[in-house]
Amino acid sequence: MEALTSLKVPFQAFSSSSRPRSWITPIQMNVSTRNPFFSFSVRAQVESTEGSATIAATSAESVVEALKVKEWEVGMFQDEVAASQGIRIRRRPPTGPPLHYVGPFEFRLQNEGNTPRNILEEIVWNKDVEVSQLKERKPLISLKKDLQNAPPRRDFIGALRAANERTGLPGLIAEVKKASPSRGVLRENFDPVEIAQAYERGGAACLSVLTDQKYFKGCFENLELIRKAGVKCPLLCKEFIIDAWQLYYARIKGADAVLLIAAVLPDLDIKYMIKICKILGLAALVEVHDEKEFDRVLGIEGIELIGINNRNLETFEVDIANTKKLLEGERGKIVRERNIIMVGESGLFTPNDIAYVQEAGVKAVLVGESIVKQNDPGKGITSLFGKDISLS
Ligand SMILES: O=P(O)(O)OC[C@@H](O)[C@@H](O)c1c[nH]c2ccccc12
Repeated sequence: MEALTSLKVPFQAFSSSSRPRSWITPIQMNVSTRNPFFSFSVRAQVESTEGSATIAATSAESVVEALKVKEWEVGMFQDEVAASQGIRIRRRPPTGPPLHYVGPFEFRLQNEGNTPRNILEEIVWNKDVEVSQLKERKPLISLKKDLQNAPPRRDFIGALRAANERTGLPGLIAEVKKASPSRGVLRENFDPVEIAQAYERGGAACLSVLTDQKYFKGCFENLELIRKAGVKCPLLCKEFIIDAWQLYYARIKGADAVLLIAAVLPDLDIKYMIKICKILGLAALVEVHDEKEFDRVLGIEGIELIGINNRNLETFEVDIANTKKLLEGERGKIVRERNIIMVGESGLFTPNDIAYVQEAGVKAVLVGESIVKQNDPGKGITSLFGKDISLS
């Protein structure tokens, strides 16, 4: 009995990677002496990264099945909490991982739910797998050790404010982006350092560097290369963050700011991640797309930077009037009172577009496509603003 109570059984059936998400600790086990294999009952404590629960079962197989059901329930519960906040994106497939991750003991309650409902959900499901694999290779404890060797931090929000004061125009976060799911490849001969340096010369206040590989053809190496090349603009790590582990990773790779997407993260996650960002000295750009997300985010303390994405990440529709709509009335007032910097994101191509979102109340803009596509991305900035905003 003693040996059994200390036994921890890694359980992987619902885990989308080789990293176990749960462990079973038997609490009470009755084994028939004649046939221990087939007659057995157990009460066990299940611990997982999502919480813990007690399960009861009468055979080895049913322990495994009961645990699978429990994990499924926990996942459902997480999604229910998110849904109660109006979040439509589910964190991972409701009935288990996609087919190619299926292990020999996989079982399915049903299969229909395993198809992502839209591109954002698909990205998040893939990110869940990717992050669990990365975490396995580099657990948080080793990341924390690497923190002391991280590049020095730069003041992301300060740089945006300074640019806004210097030019009288929204401070520019210029995006280093090779491709996107909505637009395909934006630039064939893509040299991230060259683009970053051209942006800096062109007057960008900060840079945003896509690090997602699968959908945006980005990588963390780009972030490191740009930082090592001596670019002084603070850097936003443009990633789909679903786990606090990624915040540490971004900081170590040289990020000064991270993106938190309200369409993906429940309030509690945002609150928790903002706290960790403060500890790490990272600025958090919290992104919203509609009124409901905006109201949730305004309800969270300590937020200094909010982005309004004009692109709906579920349908790819872009409408810059979204920035205006969300900043009208009471919400705009709250933002001004709290001195929150608003960032107009996506779909900005002309000086008129810039003037339009500035009029709506933004003090910064996040621009990718219209400038990254230009032969000289620095000149792209000049045409975007209708004037030279470089320091020279
Ligand atoms: O290329 P555009 O339309 O100028 O958009 C830039 C940026 O706003 C967009 O890349 C973006 C905004 N929020 C995101 C979240 C994930 C990935 C990408 C994004």
